[in-house]
Amino acid sequence: MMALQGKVAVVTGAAQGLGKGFAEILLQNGAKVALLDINEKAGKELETQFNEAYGADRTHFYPVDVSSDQQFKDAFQKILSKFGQVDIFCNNAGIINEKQWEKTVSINLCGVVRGTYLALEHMKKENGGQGGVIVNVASLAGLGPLAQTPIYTATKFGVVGFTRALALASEVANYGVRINAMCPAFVRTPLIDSFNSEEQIGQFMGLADFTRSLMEKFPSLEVEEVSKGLLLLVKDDSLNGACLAMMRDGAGLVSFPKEIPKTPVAL
Ligand SMILES: NC(=O)C1=CN([C@@H]2O[C@H](COP(=O)(O)OP(=O)(O)OC[C@H]3O[C@@H](n4cnc5c(N)ncnc54)[C@H](O)[C@@H]3O)[C@@H](O)[C@H]2O)C=CC1
Ligand SMILES: CCCCCC(=O)/C=C/C=C\C/C=C\C/C=C\CCCC(=O)O
Repeated sequence: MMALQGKVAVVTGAAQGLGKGFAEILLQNGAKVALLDINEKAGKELETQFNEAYGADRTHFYPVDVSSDQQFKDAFQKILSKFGQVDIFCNNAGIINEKQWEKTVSINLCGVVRGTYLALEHMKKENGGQGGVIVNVASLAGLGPLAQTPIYTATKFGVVGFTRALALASEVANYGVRINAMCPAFVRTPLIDSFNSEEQIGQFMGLADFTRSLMEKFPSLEVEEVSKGLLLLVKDDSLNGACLAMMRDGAGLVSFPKEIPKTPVAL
């Protein structure tokens, strides 16, 4: 089990919702945490709140839009200057916007790739790094389709595929870095109201009742429950390439078939 005392973590999309919960559970377990978010006001307020609650200089906020390569790289350098190292990197920032779908891809998938590659370059043993762990936040919509949000679903399938491929690369090439994904069902955060917003859902607004019925099948999780899942993926040294599915009635590591299950067809 990885002990978090003295470790340095980075969490994107940390100003509210799941990111805030992830940052807090890492602080409670002894890590220092760099908070990254596009929302400067909420991020700075959270930095003050966390430093008061967990000790001065345990947290620092960096304004970063994860769709900007430059902002991400600059912040990473500043984090290294302040904290000296990065051991844990959680790519959590994500949006739902089916109308501005290229923006959604740039944040939800490309943002995860940007963060992961920055962390990997620093952590990789072949670069003189100390190893570490990366956790990418996907969704249950990264394992099965959410009809109202095809682009969001595509980005989350992308996050799961990227995480699994890179975890295998890490194992084969011995990077010394573990890479895992989280796949929670609905969680009680501001994001969950998106299904009711024409601005975010656009042409798929007519499917709102379908999402509502899915929400009855998968009742909402609380941020604190999902945060315990993050801690598991960070601490358990045996987990690499793991996808943790989380629902109200329980969590479990997803088993992916080694052979693709298929029904033969005549061609
Ligand atoms: N709430 C839910 O039901 C579920 C959420 N997720 C995923 O969890 C992650 C976090 O979602 P929530 O906390 O629910 O959302 P949220 O909307 O409550 O919080 C997202 C945070 O990300 C920040 N953010 C947005 N765009 C950004 C950008 N370009 N750069 C940096 N920060 C940015 C926002 O300012 C906000 O602080 C997302 O990746 C989401 O897809 C996964 C499954 C379920
Ligand atoms: C519109 C609000 C979106 C909230 C964000 C989010 O990512 C929520 C996802 C919740 C559920 C995922 C949707 C579809 C999953 C479909 C099938 C999975 C089957 C899993 C199983 O039955 O074991």
